[in-house]
Amino acid sequence: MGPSGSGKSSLLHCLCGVILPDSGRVTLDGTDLTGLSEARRSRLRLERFGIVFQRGDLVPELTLVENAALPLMLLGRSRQAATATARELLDDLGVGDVADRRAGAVSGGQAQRAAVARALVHRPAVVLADEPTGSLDTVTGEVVLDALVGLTASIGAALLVVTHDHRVASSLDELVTMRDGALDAPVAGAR
Ligand SMILES: Nc1ncnc2c1ncn2[C@@H]1O[C@H](COP(=O)(O)OP(=O)(O)OP(=O)(O)O)[C@@H](O)[C@H]1O
Repeated sequence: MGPSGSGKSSLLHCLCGVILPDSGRVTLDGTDLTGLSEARRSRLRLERFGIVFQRGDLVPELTLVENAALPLMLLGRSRQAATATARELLDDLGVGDVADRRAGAVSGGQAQRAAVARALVHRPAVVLADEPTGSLDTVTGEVVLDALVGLTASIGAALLVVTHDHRVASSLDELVTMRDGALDAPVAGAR
């Protein structure tokens, strides 16, 4: 958490190698992302990270299942296998019944659950979420957050969430605040 402009989104972008930090390094399992070429950072991001944005950022012309299957297909899985895995995950998230609707034609909450599926379908090591419930009403936001937290835990991935919402922060293990582009000291046991 932190005030607007404190660097939260930039930190997420640095962590997954979209941008490079002005100073310091980002390492994942011993690999220094900041030392890799842009192409290798992109590949690592595809393989090891899942990312959820505030408005889901799905491809509106594709169905929910096609959107959710994309990371697996980009990683070389067949369309059939990728779609089957994505469909299972959409079922778990309670949106299996709208899996074949185009992303542009479903509700915000349904789209956001599909965005969670797309972020987790390839079992990434790290899931980054930037205001994942920011565009949703309270009840739908809770459903999406519970799914994000529960499924991330079930695949053993780390989850980092940027949020302005204290209720979201209180459902996570640890709260870190930012100010002027730097982390404040962690506050242990936010839950
Ligand atoms: N490459 C970088 N390396 C280090 N720090 C950076 C880098 N790019 C941006 N920053 C920091 O991030 C700040 C910009 O913050 P950012 O836009 O990420 O805010 P935010 O906290 O996500 O705000 P909002 O809640 O409005 O989205 C810059 O002022 C700078 O301190």
